[in-house]
Amino acid sequence: MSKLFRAVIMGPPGSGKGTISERIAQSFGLQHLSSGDFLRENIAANTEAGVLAKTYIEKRLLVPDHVMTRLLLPRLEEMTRHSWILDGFPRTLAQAEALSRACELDVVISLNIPLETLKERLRHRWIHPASGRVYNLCFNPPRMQGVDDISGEPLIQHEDDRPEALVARLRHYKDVAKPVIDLYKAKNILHTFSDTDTDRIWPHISSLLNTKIRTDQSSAQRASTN
Ligand SMILES: Nc1ncnc2c1ncn2[C@@H]1O[C@H](COP(=O)(O)OP(=O)(O)OP(=O)(O)O)[C@@H](O)[C@H]1O
Ligand SMILES: Nc1nc2c(ncn2[C@@H]2O[C@H](COP(=O)(O)OP(=O)(O)O)[C@@H](O)[C@H]2O)c(=O)[nH]1
Repeated sequence: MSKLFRAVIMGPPGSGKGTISERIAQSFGLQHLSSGDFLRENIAANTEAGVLAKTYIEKRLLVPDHVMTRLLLPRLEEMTRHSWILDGFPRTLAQAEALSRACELDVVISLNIPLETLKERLRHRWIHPASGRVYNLCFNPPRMQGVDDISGEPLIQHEDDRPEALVARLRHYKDVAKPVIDLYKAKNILHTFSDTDTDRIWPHISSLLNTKIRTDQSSAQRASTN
């Protein structure tokens, strides 16, 4: 039996976490778990945690750590048969510590993208709010302008994707993410990728995962034959 693979992807808004997670899910068969999508599902279903989370998201605040961990960790613990990549969690040191107590991560991918590139991408980011599907007018445009490919519903732009809002969001990301990055660096599982284009980063991520997933599977096989 092959060993399950656990990965986390981190990066500032617009760095390509969602886009790259989807590629990883398709190429390596990992489940893509997005904290934002999970929160939106809970909001749509009117769960107690969803109702509470909504009040923070509407004020553009992070959802408190205890709410996030109570929501996310049981979901991860259920996934005993699937390898996964986690996008959007952990965002804070308290979340990272809670995740470490629940499972052992194999790889953390950190995306380091220049500010000008982030601004340009977010200016052109359009979202289907109900599903979290993301488009970009230059990089991956919808088939029909302003309309989601699958549901046919209208796409929207987030207020805080405006270039004026980005600098503050980025500063906030850096402050909160720094101790998380330091923790993963100390555990020797952090891999940082810097470039302006997802298509140039992708081959490096793909070869990293090829090596890691293959190595893990062959050691699991050796253990099961011993
Ligand atoms: N791990 C988390 N901890 C706290 N709040 C979270 C977390 N993940 C998501 N949220 C909340 O849900 C909202 C939506 O999250 P989502 O990741 O979809 O979008 P985002 O914050 O705009 O990030 P990005 O632009 O990087 O995709 C966040 O703005 C935040 O309020
Ligand atoms: N022009 C361009 N846009 C990209 C690239 N990679 C991702 N995008 C777009 O940039 C935006 C941000 O990417 P997303 O995956 O949502 O980033 P996240 O906020 O980190 O999850 C989206 O509109 C993507 O379609 C790229 O290499 N070039």
